Amino acid sequence: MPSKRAGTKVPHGAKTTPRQNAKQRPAQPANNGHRLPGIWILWFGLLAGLFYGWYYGRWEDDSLKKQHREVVIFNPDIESPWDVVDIPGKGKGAIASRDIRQGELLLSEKPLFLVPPTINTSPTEFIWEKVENLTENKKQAFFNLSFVGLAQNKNPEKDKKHLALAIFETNAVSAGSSVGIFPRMARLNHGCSSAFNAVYSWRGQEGVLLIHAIKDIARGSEVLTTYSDTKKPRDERRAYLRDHYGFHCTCGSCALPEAESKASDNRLLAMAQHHSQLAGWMERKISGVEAIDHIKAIWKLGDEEGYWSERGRLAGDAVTDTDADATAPRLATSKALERSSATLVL
Ligand SMILES: C[S@@+](CC[C@H](N)C(=O)[O-])C[C@H]1O[C@@H](n2cnc3c(N)ncnc32)[C@H](O)[C@@H]1O
Repeated sequence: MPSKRAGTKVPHGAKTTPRQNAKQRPAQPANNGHRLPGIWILWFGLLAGLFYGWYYGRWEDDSLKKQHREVVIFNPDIESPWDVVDIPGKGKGAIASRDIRQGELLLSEKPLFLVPPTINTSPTEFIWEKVENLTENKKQAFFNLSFVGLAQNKNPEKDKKHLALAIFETNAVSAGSSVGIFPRMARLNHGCSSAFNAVYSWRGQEGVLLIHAIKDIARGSEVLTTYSDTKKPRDERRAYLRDHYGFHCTCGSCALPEAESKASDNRLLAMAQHHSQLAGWMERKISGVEAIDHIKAIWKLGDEEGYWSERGRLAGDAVTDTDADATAPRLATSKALERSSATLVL
């Protein structure tokens, strides 16, 4: 397979194609029969070379363009295919404005600000300083966000510092080791287990948060992400969401009838157990073969549950786990996961 560089060396702009060249070749003299084979071989070699370069160069360019079209993982100017509207019982939310395909990039957004893992001052003062330093437009975007958890004795009109903290705590998402505020992303509501259809990832190098669809999302459906590790039983999930986000979850997973909900809880519990056993492979507590068995079990449970998140990571682990000394594949996998969002869309 010629390299892209070799392909691009082919003179696409040349006016004569190999076929035209063939037509234009000089007629052979009648008396040079003994020289014919040599000349023919030369001509043939030349034409074959030109055709090969032209054909594969073109093919490879096309194929690269096609791949690029299909695997756009980072487009800073992407317009999100959703409308932010009021949703009964949820405040605002994002409704798909067209059919969305699994794997599509839905958003890339820079933070209004980031907060590091440790700070030396009180959270209220720290967040307030961040907010104060925003431009007017950004400040407005921040104060437009929803909030829960403002103490009853605080007035949102007067206690701006406390309001800012409540907005921050309601909307912040992790961005590497920091957490940040992303006002467009912040309109996504939560779904558990099989209910969420979009996931986010932080691209440290570019300093943007990406959101990808992990499932097809029909026009008119709500785009949902997940606020927590939802491989937990329904009661635990609900308690967490109530305590941290102030709502009682009635997502598609939480709204399942009792028997189905129990079955879902059991699958999620089994997935979590396989995950924790799989983690033992890093410390060589289990063999590569056992690790693969856990991965297969998680995959199967995920199919039954409709839980497709984290599959890129699993696939990456499967590649490295097959080989005891998998330094190269492991490096390649971690690079791939770091560079792309394959982990989210697989
Ligand atoms: C990050 S905001 C999401 C956007 C928010 N609904 C808005 O109006 O801007 C988080 C808040 O949205 C609401 N929310 C998110 N998911 C929900 C759900 N599944 N059911 C009900 N409320 C939800 C809760 O009030 C939660 O504290």
